Amino acid sequence: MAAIASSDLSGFGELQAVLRIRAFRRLWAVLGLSSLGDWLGLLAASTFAAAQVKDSTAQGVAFGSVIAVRLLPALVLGPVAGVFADRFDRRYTMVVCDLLRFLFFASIPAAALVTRDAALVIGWTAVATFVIETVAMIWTPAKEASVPNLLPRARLETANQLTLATTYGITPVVGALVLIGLQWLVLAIFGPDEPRWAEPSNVALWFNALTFLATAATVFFGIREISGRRTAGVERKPGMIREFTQGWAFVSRTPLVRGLVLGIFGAFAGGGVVVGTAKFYAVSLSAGDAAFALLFAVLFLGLGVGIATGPKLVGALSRRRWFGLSIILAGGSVLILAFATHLAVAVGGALLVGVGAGMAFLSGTTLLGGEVADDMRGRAFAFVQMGTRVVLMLTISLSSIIVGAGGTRQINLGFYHFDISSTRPLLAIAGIFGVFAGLFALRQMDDKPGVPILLDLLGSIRGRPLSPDNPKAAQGVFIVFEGGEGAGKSTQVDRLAEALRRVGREVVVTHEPGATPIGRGIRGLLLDHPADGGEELTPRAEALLYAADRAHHVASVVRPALEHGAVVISDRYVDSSLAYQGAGRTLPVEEVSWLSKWATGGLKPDLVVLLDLDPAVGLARAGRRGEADRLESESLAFHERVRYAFLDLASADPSRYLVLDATNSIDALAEGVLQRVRHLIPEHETSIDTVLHDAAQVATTLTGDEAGDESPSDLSGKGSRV
Ligand SMILES: Nc1ncnc2c1ncn2[C@@H]1O[C@H](COP(=O)(O)OP(=O)(O)OP(=O)(O)O)[C@@H](O)[C@H]1O
Ligand SMILES: Cc1cn([C@H]2C[C@H](O)[C@@H](COP(=O)(O)O)O2)c(=O)[nH]c1=O
Repeated sequence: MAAIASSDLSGFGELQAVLRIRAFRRLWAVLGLSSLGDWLGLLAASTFAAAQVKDSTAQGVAFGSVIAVRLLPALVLGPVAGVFADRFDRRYTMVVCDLLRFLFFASIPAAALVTRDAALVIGWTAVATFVIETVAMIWTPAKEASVPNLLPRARLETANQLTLATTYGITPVVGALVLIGLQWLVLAIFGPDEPRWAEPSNVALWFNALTFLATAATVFFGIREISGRRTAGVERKPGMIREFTQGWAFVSRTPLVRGLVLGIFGAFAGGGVVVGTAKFYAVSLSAGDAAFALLFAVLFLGLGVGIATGPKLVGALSRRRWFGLSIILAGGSVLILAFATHLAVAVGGALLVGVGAGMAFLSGTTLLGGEVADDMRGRAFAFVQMGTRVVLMLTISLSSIIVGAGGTRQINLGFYHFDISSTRPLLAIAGIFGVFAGLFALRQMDDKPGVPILLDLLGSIRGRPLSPDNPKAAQGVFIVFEGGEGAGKSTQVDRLAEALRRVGREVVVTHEPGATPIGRGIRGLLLDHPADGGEELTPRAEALLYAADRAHHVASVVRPALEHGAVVISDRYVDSSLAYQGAGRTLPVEEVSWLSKWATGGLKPDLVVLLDLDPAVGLARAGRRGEADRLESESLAFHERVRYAFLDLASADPSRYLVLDATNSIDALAEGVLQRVRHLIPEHETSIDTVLHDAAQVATTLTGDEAGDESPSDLSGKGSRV
């Protein structure tokens, strides 16, 4: 999966970029209005029902039953709601839903004008609320599934930040203010004896109905882009029941969606337990209602912080990993709550629960929108919508019942006894469950297997996520020659290639920079002296150009050859960047290393032959070829830093390096290299031995010495460094 990472714009710039997209801007306005309607509806319909009766018990029942009726459709209709969103034109689906909501919201205060029978009015309020909620269950997946089609993928996360902030941050507050404003307006216009249709809760409901009429009109006339995603005609689609079962099968069989759904449910279950136990929990901290309110406020604050700052914090971390880690954070923080004995620790825990849940909510929504195909998206969203409501309802009610029944127990260990509130074990179980849900999600969805997750997280926070290692490409053998200027690399590359070809092995000889047509252009930029008055290449640009050459070289030459089974011999590779740009130019070596790792996808050589030579000698050798290029013209001190960087790299990973003293003769060096390479090519070991033997014979004939005078072990002359 390509991580859906935010761009380098500032947070505000990203919001502006998203809102510049006309269709999304309008949908966002619709969402704001519709969510305002939802919140107003929740407040107004329940206070309206309560206002129909006088005694307090009946008021409580009326209020509670309207709330319960709002949650019921999730159970009844949740599973099929997504089929509507996937099957029918989403724009028309949304428009019809909004018109129905307009009619049914308006019908609630209208019913009170028609009859004075309180039971009838409350009954109708409940029926209308049920229909409105049912319709919302269809509207929401249609809306959620439409958003990704209106935006470039890279903007989806910011769009989700905006919509979540609007739904859960802005509109509840605006809803409450509108309610207060309407009450004030009614009082100002009619005084205390307002007509029945203008009672404050009635006015709120009229207002609310109108918001849905406005959204229906906006979607119908203003966001035509939501329609027209279908290419196949309705007649080619399976029946509704089949679409429904396909949706379930998709959720249960697709690892990404399975991980997402279970992760989200786990997070909501943890959140439900926290909410359900919060009141008793505050008591177990020897704190009262104020602490209860504080914990709640902090939890919601954390939610907002997670949503608002999460993407910037984790940078380019894979969103799948971010999702799993966020759930683990939320679960782990519930565990902190379970063991907190001090209010300050509990407040910290609640904040982190909120941060984790907010980040999981954002990344989960973005992943669902960005990675689930359009024709399944409605069902996936509907499934999550239904599941989260059910999980939340069950966990809140069950945990409050359990905690209420469990009370506080005294544990007596003989030598020590203490009180333990049943909230604690329950929170601990919820926390452990949350952590496991996060781990499960990670297992199901991880898109960078083999890349250490914590290092990846740390790297991402610092702006450099790790790339998945693809260290070895299939069959081939990858050998690299490194060393300073004039050390004899090209000479030895040719000698080794010739020897291996002689034993029948396919060999690809290559080099950096400049082995490809594109690379040759880059090489010119890197090594040619700037024309008179020309610009000097800056160190970072130099590092990037070497990395660009490498990325292209690896992808178009090295990997294909290795996959073909060839022995690839390259004159220079990653270590040259570490030595020249890192030590030579004094750029931070780990940054240069990360850059190369990213460029190569982590491809490492099987063997690096380092030809070590005093730079003064090497530069003199190279100088015999002609005018020094841009890098050769660097100071001796620069080349000395390069030399010692190469040696350091070799001593840090001796098993992959062969360090040879490059003052030895060309033949002796070639023999030393071949001795080492024979182990890498076991299938040609015997033939290589024959080549080595023949070379020794020739040497003896020419010099009269015994073969092996310059045995490979003598070559380094610096044995301890090998
Ligand atoms: N072992 C050796 N002893 C003496 N001279 C050598 C030896 N190996 C190579 N040379 C000579 O040194 C010069 C540079 O050799 P070569 O081009 O192989 O080095 P290089 O490391 O590839 O250089 P550069 O990195 O600058 O391209 C050539 O003239 C070559 O013949
Ligand atoms: C790959 C690579 C090379 N360099 C430098 C090292 C040399 O000075 C030149 C290449 O010249 P050669 O004759 O082909 O050896 O480029 C570097 O600075 N960084 C690198 O990554």
